[in-house]
Amino acid sequence: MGKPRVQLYYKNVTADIIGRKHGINAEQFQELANQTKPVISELNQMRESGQVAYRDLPYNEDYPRQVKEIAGELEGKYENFVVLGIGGSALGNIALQTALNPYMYNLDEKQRAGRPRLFVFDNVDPAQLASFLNWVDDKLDKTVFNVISKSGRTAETAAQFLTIRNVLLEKLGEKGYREQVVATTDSKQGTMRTITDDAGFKSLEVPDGVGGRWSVLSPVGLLSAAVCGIDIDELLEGARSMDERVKTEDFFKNPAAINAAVNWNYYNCGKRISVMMPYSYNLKDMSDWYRQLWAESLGKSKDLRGHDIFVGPTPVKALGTTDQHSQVQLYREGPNDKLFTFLQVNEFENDITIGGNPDCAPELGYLGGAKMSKLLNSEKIATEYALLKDKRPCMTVMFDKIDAHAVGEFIYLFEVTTSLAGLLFGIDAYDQPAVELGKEATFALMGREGFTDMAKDISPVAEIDDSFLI
Ligand SMILES: O=P(O)(O)OC[C@H]1O[C@](O)(CO)[C@@H](O)[C@@H]1O
Repeated sequence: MGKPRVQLYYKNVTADIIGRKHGINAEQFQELANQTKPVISELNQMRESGQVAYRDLPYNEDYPRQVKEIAGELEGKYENFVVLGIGGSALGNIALQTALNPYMYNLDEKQRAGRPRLFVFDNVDPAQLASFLNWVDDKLDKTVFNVISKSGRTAETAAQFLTIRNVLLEKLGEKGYREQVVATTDSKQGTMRTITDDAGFKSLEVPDGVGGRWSVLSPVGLLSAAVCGIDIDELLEGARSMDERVKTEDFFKNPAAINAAVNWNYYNCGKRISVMMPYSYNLKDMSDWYRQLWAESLGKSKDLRGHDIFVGPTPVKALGTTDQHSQVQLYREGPNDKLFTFLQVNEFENDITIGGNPDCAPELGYLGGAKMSKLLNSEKIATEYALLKDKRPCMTVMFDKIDAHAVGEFIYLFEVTTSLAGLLFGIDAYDQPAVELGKEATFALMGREGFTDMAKDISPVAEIDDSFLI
């Protein structure tokens, strides 16, 4: 195991820093260790018995090979790579791209170095898709679509796919349609598998037992990453090296255990909001990915025995320094009901020296000639300092630098944190039953066969009562 490139710093949740009322003292940490240790071993056993399939993704050799094969076949042929998916079938792709490719990737051919632009459509906003279709119209033969859906029945992804299918068939005929869609879906069953087999698309598998939000290290997240030049081997290597650290039953050496236990502790003490605040634009979409992972995994009404429990910390995303000028007033003076997790990068690959100040503005002299990374990281420390003055608990995930290895470490750290938190809360972290009702109500409102009763039930909500409309 090499030197860790991502580490968790948790001193600023201790009673020494924020006092006994809001901080965790040494005995409480020992108690948390005692409570978490059996949970780490339970998770290790669940993994041994094949119940936590995502844990083994970094070790699967077939997936990266298949992904590279398809990426190789597409290489040099296409200018645009478009992902159609939603939730776990999109958020990881977006997060990897923002983290590991430059900000101007899509707009700057030089920075793309011959690779296709990446677009991810994770919505059914007609204005958005229409604008894209308008733009892509004369570039359609240079555009490949990766439809990602495990179930194949998700209305958003299905609607996007059907729209694109029409456009491809109309403009490029059967051959274009067949060649310019890659499906990532269940290997055996489901609507998208049926369509894939029927049309003869190239396809990749969404692994069995791996739900959308746990799938970024499978072909779901790996194909768009590989096509856009991200080193997927390093990404998986990073996850493997984090695995060594998060499987240890030594609580104080296990960053996922400490992360989960601290979050669980604060939830139980009434701090039920968990804010993730990266001080790095590259990491900004990691908090979006984490938001789904945390919310769908931990927001549950039943415990493992089926009793009412209604738990779940609310994940909130923020961005430093942007949200200092939007949220920090609330974070400091509003209710002390949040745990803050900052993401900090120690070394930026591309740094900027801030320009010198004009003679007429000597008050800007402190900025002139300073490194912009120093300003960004100083603002992070300044915000943390200000929050700590008000006894707000803070942790930091420190990245040595942002590269595929570190991002793989980070992803795996938060996946295992979520699994351990699920066990501490005593809930099933792998289902999402509450999402189903909204999906079915959509079917009913769209007139899908078999949902007539539900449509009747929905009508009081669908009909606007004018007497309440002002
Ligand atoms: O890949 P699918 O089956 O289209 O599902 C997309 C997303 O919908 C959900 O089932 C519910 O939001 C997520 O868990 C999942 O990531």
